[in-house]
Amino acid sequence: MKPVVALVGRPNVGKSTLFNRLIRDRQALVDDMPGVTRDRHYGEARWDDKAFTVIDTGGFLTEDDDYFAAQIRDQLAVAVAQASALVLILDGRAGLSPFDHDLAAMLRKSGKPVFYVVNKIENQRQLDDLGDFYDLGIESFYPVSAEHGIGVADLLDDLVAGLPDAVESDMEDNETVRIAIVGRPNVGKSSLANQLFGSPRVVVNEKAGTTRDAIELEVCHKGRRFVLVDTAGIRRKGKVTEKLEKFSILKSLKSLENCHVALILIDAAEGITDQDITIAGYAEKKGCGAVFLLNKWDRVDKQEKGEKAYISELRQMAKFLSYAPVMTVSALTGQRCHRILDMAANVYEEYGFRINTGTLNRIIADAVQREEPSLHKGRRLKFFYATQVATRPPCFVCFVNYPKAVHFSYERYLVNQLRQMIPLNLTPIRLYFREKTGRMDFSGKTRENERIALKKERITTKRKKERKEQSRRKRQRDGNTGG
Ligand SMILES: Nc1nc2c(ncn2[C@@H]2O[C@H](COP(=O)(O)OP(=O)(O)OP(=O)(O)O)[C@@H](O)[C@H]2O)c(=O)[nH]1
Ligand SMILES: Nc1nc2c(ncn2[C@@H]2O[C@H](COP(=O)(O)OP(=O)(O)OP(=O)(O)O)[C@@H](O)[C@H]2O)c(=O)[nH]1
Repeated sequence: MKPVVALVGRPNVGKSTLFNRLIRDRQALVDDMPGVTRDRHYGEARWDDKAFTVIDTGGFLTEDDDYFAAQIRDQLAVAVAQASALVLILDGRAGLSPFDHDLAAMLRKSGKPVFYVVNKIENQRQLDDLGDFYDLGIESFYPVSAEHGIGVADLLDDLVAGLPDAVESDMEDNETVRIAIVGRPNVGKSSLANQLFGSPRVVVNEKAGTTRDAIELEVCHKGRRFVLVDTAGIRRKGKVTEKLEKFSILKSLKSLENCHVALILIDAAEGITDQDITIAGYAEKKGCGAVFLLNKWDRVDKQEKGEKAYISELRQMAKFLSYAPVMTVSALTGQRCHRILDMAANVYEEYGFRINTGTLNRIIADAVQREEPSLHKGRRLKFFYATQVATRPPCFVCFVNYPKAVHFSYERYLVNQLRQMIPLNLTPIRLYFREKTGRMDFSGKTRENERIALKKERITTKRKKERKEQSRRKRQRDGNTGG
């Protein structure tokens, strides 16, 4: 576990900008609109060989009637409680606000070291004008420009000097499963993230589009580390006008790209919509593992339509994701939520599966023998050998004489054979065909023949190499004697 540094400050002071500078990434969403940082963001930073986690706390709104205020305040308390050091960011251009006094008082009460940062200072005149900030009752502060990086090094020197060292935990040794939570607006993505984490870390709101930005959360479940990326709802392209929303969709798609397993949430109470299927299609395209979660199950009238009917409708609509398991859950009541990470771990195991070449070739050879592919322009389609070229997802290449002649239905037959024989039921798998012109045809041959054929080819290649080397030496010798 690394020590945590929390960035705190009222909206628009530059928390996200500083956060990005510390983690050297465009992860947090920076915008002029106050309150853009609606939630905490986590990122990893390093300075002077000291690694620490930075939390960008949500914009802390002053208006009490704002729906978000109370929840974000709670989150701020959680962030402060987790942190080893606190950084209060003040706006050097806007000056002090009464709210800064409240925040400073609150942070001081925590008893943790507080670093006061006056941001947006880019010239001497601005620097000379900062006397008012001592009204906070502080002895010193760090004038910086988060945008241009001025003064940040001095802040970091002092900040890391007081931080405890990272403690290695067993959890970090395990491979991390990256999970993306995707779905239409309002299907319950944030609620689910809260369920899986057991504390209210994500702002939940009735209004569609609350989750503006992707955030990363970590959880350890049965000794395995999961990183969850709570993504913004993926909207239909035509409907998106707002700049922010566009940014969010890009991030959602990106999070699918970086994830191992996508949890595709569907609001079962509303029914399965085309948009849900479109989102599922994104997951399929990205080649990640997927779990369908029929959420809001508590609100479904099971008399009218039961689990079986829902699942068969979903299977019908999303045939392309036949390998994705389906679960009925309630992110609100927590019903069956404790099984979601178990399921994700199962998917992940298969997603990273590696088979040895011998077994793979045996499976393919048997399959080809059992059901021969149809002729290609009167000639036999020959399967030479197969190999697994990648995992996540498992990816296989078959070398054949006419790759383009492999019919789609035959490809599907082979994929199904692999799924049954390995077995791989929960992960996408990819099968490619490449051209190979050679004599090593094992279709119809026994395993022993196959082994002999492989050996023969190895010997032939070795002999060729030796002969080449001999003639090279001979040429060299002849050259030497000649000269
Ligand atoms: N001139 C100047 N502008 C800055 C600096 N840091 C941030 N800004 C600008 O201040 C505005 C707000 O910055 P953010 O980083 O989004 O602020 P925030 O505190 O995360 O805002 P919320 O999301 O509302 O909480 C943006 O327009 C930034 O470009 C700085 O060092 N100098
Ligand atoms: N009854 C019921 N309500 C739920 C469930 N899950 C979420 N909700 C409610 O649905 C609404 C939306 O939930 P959120 O978690 O904010 O949904 P989201 O997908 O993150 O929404 P966006 O941020 O708009 O994309 C809230 O009122 C939740 O309380 C559930 O399982 N059952």
